[in-house]
Amino acid sequence: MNVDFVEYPDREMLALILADKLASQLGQHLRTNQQASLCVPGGTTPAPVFESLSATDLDWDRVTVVLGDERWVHGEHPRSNSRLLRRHLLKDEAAAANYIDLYTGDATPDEALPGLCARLEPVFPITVALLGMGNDMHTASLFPGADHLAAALAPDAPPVLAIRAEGADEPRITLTAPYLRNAINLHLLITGPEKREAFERAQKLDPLEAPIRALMDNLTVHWAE
Ligand SMILES: O=C(O)[C@H](O)[C@@H](O)[C@H](O)[C@H](O)COP(=O)(O)O
Repeated sequence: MNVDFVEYPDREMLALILADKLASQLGQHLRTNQQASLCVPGGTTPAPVFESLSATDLDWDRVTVVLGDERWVHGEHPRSNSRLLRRHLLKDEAAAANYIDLYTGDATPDEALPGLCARLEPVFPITVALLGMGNDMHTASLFPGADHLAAALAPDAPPVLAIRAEGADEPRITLTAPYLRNAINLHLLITGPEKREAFERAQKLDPLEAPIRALMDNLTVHWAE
């Protein structure tokens, strides 16, 4: 386990400094590579980071953005993570980024898997991955108790899997642990005392109980009250 825990004075500072860090890691990669990839979480926490990142001057047309997971709802649904990205990240400077939408419009996420595996191939290894985490210690859609959790944590997992879990309101699609873990730069964004406590607890648990534990090999955690 190799975790670097960074504590910020407040959420605003966290968003500004973290966005700057993510952009500089992408920029550094683009100095010696034609393309970079950025994997981001959905949920309620990352919007301020996205706002700051979207205004950053970067060769966005050489960056491919992908979500770590998507809820299986159409792109205008209030729970769609793509909708969140279009509103807060894929605009201003970052409007030039290439975006791979995990929601394909197929009736179920299972049907989308073969096509997505092929489309996602160029994004690996992910240059910069930002993760979120729930109080139940899930990350992306790797939920404790999920139907395909063991398969999604396995070292030979495919890049994406369909997930159904009690803690998730709808079927999901998720990048799997080995593909997230393999990111060149791996970050976790959490706020508030409950998530800090959950993260600390997860360090002592098995990934099947606390899936975030599977991603703690080379992880920088960004936290503010
Ligand atoms: O689609 C999702 O729900 C996610 O990508 C998920 O992994 C999220 O990052 C955590 O659930 C934290 O969510 P909050 O930021 O809303 O607490």
